[in-house]
Amino acid sequence: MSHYRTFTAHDAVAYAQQFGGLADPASLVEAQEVGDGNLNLVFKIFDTQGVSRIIVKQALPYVRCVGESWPLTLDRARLEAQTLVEHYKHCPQHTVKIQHYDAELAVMVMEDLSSHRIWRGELISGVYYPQAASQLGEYLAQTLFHTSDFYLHPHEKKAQVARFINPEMCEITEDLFFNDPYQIHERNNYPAELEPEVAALRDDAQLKTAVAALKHRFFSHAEALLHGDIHSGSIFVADGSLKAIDAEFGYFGPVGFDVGTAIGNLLLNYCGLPGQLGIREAASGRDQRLADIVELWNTFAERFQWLAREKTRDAALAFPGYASEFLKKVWADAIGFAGTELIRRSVGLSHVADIDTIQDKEMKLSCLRHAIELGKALIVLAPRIDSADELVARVRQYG
Ligand SMILES: Nc1ncnc2c1ncn2[C@@H]1O[C@H](COP(=O)(O)OP(=O)(O)O)[C@@H](O)[C@H]1O
Ligand SMILES: CSC[C@H]1O[C@H](OP(=O)(O)O)[C@H](O)[C@@H]1O
Repeated sequence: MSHYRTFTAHDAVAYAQQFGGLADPASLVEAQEVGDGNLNLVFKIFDTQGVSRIIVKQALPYVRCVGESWPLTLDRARLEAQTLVEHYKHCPQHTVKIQHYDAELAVMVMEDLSSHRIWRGELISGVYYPQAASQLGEYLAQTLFHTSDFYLHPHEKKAQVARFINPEMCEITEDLFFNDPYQIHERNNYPAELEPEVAALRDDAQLKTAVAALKHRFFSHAEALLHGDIHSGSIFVADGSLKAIDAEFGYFGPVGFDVGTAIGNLLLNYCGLPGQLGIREAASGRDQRLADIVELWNTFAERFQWLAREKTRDAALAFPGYASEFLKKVWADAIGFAGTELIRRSVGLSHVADIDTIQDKEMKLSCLRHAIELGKALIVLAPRIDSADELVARVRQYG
């Protein structure tokens, strides 16, 4: 019989006292539920001084932002905790530390990052973290290289692929990224004024063929243990520090999906900035975002190549020049996946604050149109955009 029950604040405090690993557990006295994501409960646990000390996160048996009409596996808590534990092994400096997790209660206790801020909010407000892009590139290189066939023994790799089979969460991505925006679907969510642009997505055969190829890669290319949803709302930043959280979509998939999700979210911020900061103020923020994308990719590619040179264990994959061939494919995939993120966050179920919180209606429509057009261009042109500089030039071409 399952012991699952949905935690109250009182339960969360008791749980943190027992499993938080703190030297003074009795000082934990209060909890506040602060979850602002689409899926789960997140409790901050405070001590007698009112300081938040540790986090308790619990999966609900349904999608939080929709309600009980959309049931969802509790196993996502295991997948999130195990993905973060695995990533922490390879990149502790940029991964939240999981203290404890319990599969039956679908709950985990983790490091409190209240000293940090969610990167998305900072990007929207124009607060710049000069090291964040390269730190994210480092996180992606370390976690993806060390969970790939370059590094893992073939038996270990296959065992890991099996351990991280994540069909229900992958199905959400498969539907939300690659199906819904390109068909009439009740989950889609966009202003009526955008109907012509959205209808054009449904009628574009070249686009839908390219999206099918991306979905096919998402289905079938078990290249590395992905975070699976590495958007700027799943990243905490502080001066000189960056930490990834929220990895319940983790599974073995194409490396370009994580890189593309990260790039896509920087581009969503690029599209929304005029609505957030005003057209004049946005210009330098936009230049910064493009520089961030170049920095992210350059750091990722350099670090991955370095790791491949120094630590590849497979004799064939170690052949000089192979890693750089692999990275060319990762780059093309990443541009395509970034395009799908731009489109699904503009017309699909789940939007981003970078554009959603724009007050002026006309400005918001213009930013959404921009994101859709840029997304389409990236998906179709991905095979021809062969460098980060070429990407920057293409993005500027679209406004
Ligand atoms: N380790 C943490 N430290 C501090 N706050 C956190 C931590 N993890 C999550 N949060 C807070 O909870 C919110 C939701 O967490 P998230 O993991 O994104 O939930 P979901 O899985 O529902 O998307 C975050 O935006 C952040 O405000
Ligand atoms: C029905 S889940 C929609 C959407 O929510 C997830 O994001 P988060 O957990 O960070 O809120 C993920 O991006 C899913 O595609």
